[in-house]
Amino acid sequence: MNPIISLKDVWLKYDSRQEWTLQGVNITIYKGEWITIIGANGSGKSTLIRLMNGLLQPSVGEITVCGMSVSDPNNLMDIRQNVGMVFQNVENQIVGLTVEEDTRFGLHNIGITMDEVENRCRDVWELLEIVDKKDNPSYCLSGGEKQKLAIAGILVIQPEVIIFDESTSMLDAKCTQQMHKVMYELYRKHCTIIQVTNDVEEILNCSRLVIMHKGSIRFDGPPLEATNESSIFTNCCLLPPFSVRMRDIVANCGARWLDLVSL
Ligand SMILES: Nc1ncnc2c1ncn2[C@@H]1O[C@H](COP(=O)(O)OP(=O)(O)OP(=O)(O)O)[C@@H](O)[C@H]1O
Repeated sequence: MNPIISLKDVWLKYDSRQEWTLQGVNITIYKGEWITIIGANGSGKSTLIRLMNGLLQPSVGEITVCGMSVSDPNNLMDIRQNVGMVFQNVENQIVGLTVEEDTRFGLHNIGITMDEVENRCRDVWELLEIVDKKDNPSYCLSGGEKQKLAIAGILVIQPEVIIFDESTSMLDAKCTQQMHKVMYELYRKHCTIIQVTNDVEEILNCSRLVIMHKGSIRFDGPPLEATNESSIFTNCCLLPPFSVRMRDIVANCGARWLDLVSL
């Protein structure tokens, strides 16, 4: 498998701070993975993903994206075409006056035909279930619809990797579920997904879980491996998912979990 993003012994210190924010991070991400990154507030999740599309540069270490070094300024345009980022605050990402105008915005000057522009827009509107909103003014959309529009603007560019930075934190349960459905569809189509979340319940969807604590990676593996050992979460100041907490409570009360789940 070819690595799509690779960080080798990456350290980062913000100019205004004494201490290291990231400390010796090593991670290789492969095409088609769905990675969920969790960690307590301030553990370094946003810093880590901003390094992955060149928004930040490491103080020490090497980062390559699709074989290109992020340290070479000549690569940054290409890297950002390959790694799309959906931020928590989507207001700043919406630039077009209508849904249609905003979706098309990133397609100017990338050398594709008008037919291709139409096709790509229609495909993402259908995937996100916003075809009927295409003529609506973007400022009149609900929070969830704005989130979808921000995602549409990234999807039409067809990046290799999409990073969702706490993109569901402002959504209600129904919109969150829709967002998971979209992520799953993208994953099925072999897009590489990196999702940052503070909601531990969201980890069960992914193919690989990364847990950050105090600027370093403390767990990197299948989510089920983490849920087998709840101290992996508690050692990183996180509550384990609800199902894991229930299992542990039942086990501590002397009942056998397997007996209960087979009821
Ligand atoms: N631009 C900056 N300048 C100085 N310090 C920063 C900057 N951005 C983040 N930090 C600090 O770096 C640390 C890690 O922040 P980061 O945003 O990466 O954590 P996080 O895990 O994403 O947190 P949260 O879950 O609260 O969003 C925090 O202590 C934060 O205060």
